[in-house]
This record gives sequence, C-alpha cells and structure tokens, in this order.
Amino acid sequence: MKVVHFGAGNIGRGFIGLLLYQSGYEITFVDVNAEIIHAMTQEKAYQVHFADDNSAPVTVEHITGINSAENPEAVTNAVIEADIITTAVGPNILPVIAKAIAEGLAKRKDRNPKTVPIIACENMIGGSTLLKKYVYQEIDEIETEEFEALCRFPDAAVDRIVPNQMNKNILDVWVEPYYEWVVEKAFIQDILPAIQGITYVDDLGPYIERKLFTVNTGHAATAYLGNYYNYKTIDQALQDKSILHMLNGALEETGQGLMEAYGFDSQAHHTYIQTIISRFQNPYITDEVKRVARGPLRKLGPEDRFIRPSGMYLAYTAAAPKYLSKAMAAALLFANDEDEEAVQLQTMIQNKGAAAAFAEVSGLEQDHPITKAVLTAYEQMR
Ligand SMILES: NC(=O)c1ccc[n+]([C@@H]2O[C@H](COP(=O)([O-])OP(=O)(O)OC[C@H]3O[C@@H](n4cnc5c(N)ncnc54)[C@H](O)[C@@H]3O)[C@@H](O)[C@H]2O)c1
Ligand SMILES: O=P(O)(O)OC[C@@H](O)[C@@H](O)[C@H](O)[C@H](O)CO
Repeated sequence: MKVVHFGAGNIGRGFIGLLLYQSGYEITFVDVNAEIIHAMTQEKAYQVHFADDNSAPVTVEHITGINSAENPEAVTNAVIEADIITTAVGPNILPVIAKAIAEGLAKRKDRNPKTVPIIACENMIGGSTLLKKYVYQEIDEIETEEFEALCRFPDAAVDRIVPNQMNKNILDVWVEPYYEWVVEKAFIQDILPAIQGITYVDDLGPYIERKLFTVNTGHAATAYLGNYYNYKTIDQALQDKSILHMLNGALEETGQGLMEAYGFDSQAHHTYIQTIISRFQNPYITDEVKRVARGPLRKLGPEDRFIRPSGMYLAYTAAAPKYLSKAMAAALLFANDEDEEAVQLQTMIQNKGAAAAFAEVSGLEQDHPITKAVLTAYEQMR
C-alpha cells in the first residue's frame, strides 16, 4: 500500500507519516527542501520522539523522498501508483502542488484507474475541497468528468503540536503525544482507507471549527500577545498570568459561539479548553512564538481563527469580543522580517493605516464593531 505525501515538514513527518507507517503504508514524501529529501533517500527512515517522560520513540521506515523542484516526473509516477494522497504543506502552497497532482491523475486513468482519496491535512476549513478546486483548474471539461471517477477529496481536521525541530538528525522529529485526525466519510464510504488513528465522521463542521477556534485561536492569541510582551516561546508566555488570563478570556469568547452553533455541552467544552491550555503548557515542548504567529494575513482572514469566531460571538451576544480583539490588535503589531506575511502586513499598515489594513485583511468594513474594537485595542497597545 502506497501513499504520496506532499510536505515532509513537521506535521508531515511527525504526524501523518507516522500514522500512515503504523498502518502499514510505504510513504513517498514530496518536498522542495533538498536537504530533507536527500536525507530521506539516504536514510530511508527517521525517528519520532514523544514529548513526555515515558513514551519510547518510533522508527518510521519504508520511506523515500522526491524533490519536486528537480524531478517532477517522479512525482507524476508516484501519484499514478498511490493508494492515498495526503498533504501538509500549508494553505498557501495548495495551488502550487495542484498542478503536479493533476498531471499524475491525468496519466492515472490508463495505468491505475482505481479511485484515490486525496486528503489535505492543513489548518483550515475545507482544505481538501479547496485543493480539488485548484486541481480542477488545471484540467479541461472532458478530464473533469474522468477525474470524478479517479479521485475524491474528503475534508479533514488534524491536531498535534509539532514545533520547529532542532535535532542532530534533520529527519527526526519531536511531537506532543496527543493527536486527533478527523476525516469526513461522506465522499469515501466505498473506499474508506484503513488508517489507524483516523476518526471518520459524517459531518466534519463541528470538529474542524472546534479545533480551529479553540486550539488554533488560543495558540495564535498566546503567540501574538506573547510576542507583544517579548516572550520567545509559548510555554514562557503562559507563565505570565496576564497572558494566561487573556487566553482563557479569548477561549471563553470562541466557546460561546461554538456552544451556540453546535450545542456542545458547556462542561465538556470547558474541559476541552483546559486540556488544550495544558497542551500549550507542556514543559517538554519548546514551541517558538514566531512559528505559531506565522502568516498573520492568513490568520486574520475572514474564514480563519479570529474573524469567524469573533463574528459568531458578536451574533450571539451583540457585542464585539474583548479578548479576541486584543489578540488581533497584537497580531497587527507582530513584526518579523523573516515572515513574508508579517512584512506585508506592516507595509500595509504603514501605507494605508491600521484600520484600512485590518479591514482589507479581515474582509470587515472599517465601521464594523469588530474593526472598531480591534483598532481601539491597537491604539492602546502601540
Ligand atoms: N506543526 C503543527 O503543529 C501543525 C499541526 C496541525 C496542522 N498543521 C498544518 O500542517 C501544515 C504544515 O505545517 P508544518 O508545521 O508541518 O509546516 P512545515 O513548514 O514544517 O512543513 C511544510 C513543508 O512543506 C514543504 N513545501 C513547501 N512548498 C512545497 C511544494 N511546492 N511542494 C512540496 N512541499 C512543499 C516545505 O518545504 C516544508 O517541508 C500547515 O497547514 C499547518 O497549519 C501543523
Ligand atoms: O500551522 P498554523 O500556522 O496554521 O498555526 C500554528 C499552530 O497553531 C499550529 O501549527 C498548531 O501547532 C497545530 O494546529 C496544533 O494542532
């Protein structure tokens, strides 16, 4: 059984690759990082270590790597032979890999017409659906009909904290023990892949929104506020009681909208929130604020971890959220020369002012109550 996985980074190696290996798959990682791919073709294995004091590491074997920048033909061949295709490249890279997937699928119809599930494991709502749109943009009308039989794109939610790595062996990876991988089964009932650790569900909506608007909203709020108060790592930031208080406040706000929308039991949701916060506080993990804060334009986007739950909160309480607004103000103050989106955001703020920049990125009007609350917090903080 063969998998092609796009993105041999933290989550690719530390989560998706590990679970697929444990389910008996041979994995071909596709990446543009020459050093990682070279090491994979040499070593053919790597170790996953768990950030606790008792779990033994697991050696992931039967792997190979393809550098898609150097060897696109090998990617096409791997797509032709794959039983499953997965991705963990980041939402912005999905349009880039779509071409390679489309080329492989187009050739697949004569050589291996079996239907292949394609699962985007990215932090976003509707990642696989979006990837499908990009793949279909690469093909004509006749191929569109053929592709309906060749591939399916179930959406997914993935949860495991995998920080940036600083190991002697560049392939090895440290991960938190916790994980959750939820995949919608509607489109793949007849071809459900047997992967240990996947939970198949009929309706992914509550799972992805609960995860994105609790884990990722809380993480991002901690990162932007932590950066504002000059902390370097997530666990350091949460030792500051005022940041912990603001994190709890922000998750109360997202929780209110989530409980209203999905009818989650209040006590169960509060237990979930506390579990998430203790994962952020894991003393065995060093997770840089800059990693978690990466891509502020994406994170402040209309469907992402701040704006959407803020809108849900406003809809149910008729007030703009106080703590989420403060976290978003801190996001507007996130300056990092190594982060392309942070540079762009700071340039936008300089050129047109914070209100116009926030309105453009968030999709909200300048006189929207959330914009006003964010800007009030921004003026107090800058
Ligand atoms: N790290 C986490 O804790 C975590 C947890 C859940 C979900 N995610 C999601 O997983 C995705 C990947 O995150 P990550 O933390 O592993 O990032 P990462 O930067 O460690 O990995 C991304 C990989 O994609 C590769 N890549 C870039 N362009 C490519 C291309 N054109 N073709 C193939 N590969 C390409 C990069 O070289 C890198 O190795 C993101 O959507 C992220 O939100 C991350
Ligand atoms: O990957 P991003 O940039 O969307 O978000 C950064 C972190 O919040 C994220 O990677 C978490 O560690 C992960 O989503 C936990 O499951």
